[in-house]
Amino acid sequence: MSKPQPLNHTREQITALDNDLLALLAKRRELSLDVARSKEVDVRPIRDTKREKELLARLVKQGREKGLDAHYVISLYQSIIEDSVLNQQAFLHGRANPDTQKPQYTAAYLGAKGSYSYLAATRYCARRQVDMQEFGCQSFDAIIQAVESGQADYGFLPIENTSSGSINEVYDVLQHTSLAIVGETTIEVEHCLLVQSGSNINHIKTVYAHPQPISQCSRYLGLHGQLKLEYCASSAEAMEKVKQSKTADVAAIGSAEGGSLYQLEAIEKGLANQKINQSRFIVVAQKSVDVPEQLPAKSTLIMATGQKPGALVDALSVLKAHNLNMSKLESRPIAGTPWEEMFYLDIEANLSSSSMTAALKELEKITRFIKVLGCYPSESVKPTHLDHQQLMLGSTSEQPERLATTENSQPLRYSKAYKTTHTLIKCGQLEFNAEQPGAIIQIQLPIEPNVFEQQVKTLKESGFQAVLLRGLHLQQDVENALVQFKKSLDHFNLACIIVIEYGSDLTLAAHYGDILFLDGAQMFNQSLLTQLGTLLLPVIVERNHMANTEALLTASNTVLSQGNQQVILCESGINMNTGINMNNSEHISLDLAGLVSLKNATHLPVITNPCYAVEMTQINTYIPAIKNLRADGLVLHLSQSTQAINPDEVSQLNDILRSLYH
Ligand SMILES: C=C(O[C@@H]1C=C(C(=O)O)C=C[C@H]1O)C(=O)O
Repeated sequence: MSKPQPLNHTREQITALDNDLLALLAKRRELSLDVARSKEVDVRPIRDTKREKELLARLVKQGREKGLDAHYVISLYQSIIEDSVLNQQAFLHGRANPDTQKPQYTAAYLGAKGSYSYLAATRYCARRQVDMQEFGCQSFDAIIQAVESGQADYGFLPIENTSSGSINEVYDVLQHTSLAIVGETTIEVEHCLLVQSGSNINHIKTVYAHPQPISQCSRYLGLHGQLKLEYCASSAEAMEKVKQSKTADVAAIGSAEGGSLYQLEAIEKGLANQKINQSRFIVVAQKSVDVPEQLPAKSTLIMATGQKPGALVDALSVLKAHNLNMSKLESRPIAGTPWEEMFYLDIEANLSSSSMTAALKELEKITRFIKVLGCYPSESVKPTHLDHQQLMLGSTSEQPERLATTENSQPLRYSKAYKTTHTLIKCGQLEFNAEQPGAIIQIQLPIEPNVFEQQVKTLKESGFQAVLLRGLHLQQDVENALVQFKKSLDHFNLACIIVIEYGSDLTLAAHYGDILFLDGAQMFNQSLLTQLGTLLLPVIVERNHMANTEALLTASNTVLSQGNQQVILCESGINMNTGINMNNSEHISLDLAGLVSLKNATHLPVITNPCYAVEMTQINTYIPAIKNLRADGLVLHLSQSTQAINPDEVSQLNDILRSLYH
């Protein structure tokens, strides 16, 4: 074996390469600012996810040829792109607000050098290539005061943290200030245990920290119950105390970066309860700013609606009507007016957009108080991902859009990436659950209420937990009949599911049904899907016989995205008529593969209705497969509705349910 070259020599080579890499990264940054200049002229959006996907796919392919792992390449470039996007945003924002362009900003932040607020301020100024004049403050009020009096240009206030949530005191100071929010910045907060060099965890008796890190690290501190906690006004003060301490039995909670400013050593890292621990800061200044339309913008409002019932809902409906997305809603008490709340809203829109202007006008009419705190560039850059095929082939051309994500690569609501646990839906004794699948029987209307009652009694004895009523439009005196049907169903403790075949069925169905069932023929009806999404009742969406499973999932997403989280999917088979045999008659086939792919794709319950595809006498042979594939429920059809169920049919139904439950 040949002798490797001396370690020093190899390290020198690595150092030289790292220098080259940094120089290249700096060059790339400069070029991305040239891109921003072109986008300023063409008024193009900063973000171009198509370009990012192409770039990632090509780099993954080239990286693979050089032996580099795809995930490694992607995560490196996600950070590079995030930096590039944020730099371009800062550049264009500066261009649109020339009076903010100065060689130096005085930044007011909480605590001293090394506090998280200090790190956020440093990051903000560095991104804008301006020097930072430090203005450490003892409280949030002092920060506001420093900016209001003109001693500081900008104030940095932490507004929320991924572990401990919203920071109430900051919302409270915002109620009374004349300052405007002009920016936001998010920093990664990695809490560490910082000690004087040479000390170790066994020596530590006292921990100094600000209350926020203490709450964000509650789990770690709970496991080390012997540690005495001492609250400090900021993380910087905690670090200073440890630095000044004569004994080595004290520690501070803070960032490794901050600790190094106090010559402290980080002996334990990642103390926060949440793995990803980030704090978002807002930046306040005396004068509000304009956000060019190419930048993703956020507007923050505060409003008081008065104590009328439903007043907040009315206000939020205004946003919905103008298609405005609210990314945050907070409420805080109003000092001096008990039981009244001030609401804080972050809206993902530019204040100068027509939808925002119109919504504000309407809100002014229905609120007691409303004020815009500011409009500023949104700094949340969602990373672009590649789907499996793009990763494998290294190309994005002619690839279908990744199904389970939206344009911004957010997982879709039905997907397991969005929610990892199965959605449990229960209604009386009916439960959608693969261990004990729900048993539902369809009764075709019209039916005489007294025949209905007899049938329901038999069906209850067979073990069904719900009755599905189909054909509302065929029933005479339908409302009266529904009252009686519902009475019988309640008497036997059976859930009432009503099929919606026409838009006009919705009102009655929503009034009398415990669960609504959207007929497959209406699966593409966006208006009905949207209306179902606003209800508080569970909704079953049936797959159209001509539609693929993706289309069914997309339909469910429409319902979910309106707020209704109780959505169930129903696989009722597909039309196998290919058109080749010129035979127009429907041939529906039970799509077991569809059932598998639905169960794999979603956290929502999936039920199956084999009755369009399989003769009643044959259904029993499918039950083991249906159980194995973990269907959460089964729908069967009753053959007729003019008289009591005949004994043969009763015994068939009993057999089916017996094999379902044994
Ligand atoms: C640099 C650009 O702007 C953004 C940043 C990109 C990058 O850093 O590679 C790519 C696409 C855009 O989202 C560009 O449009 O080329």
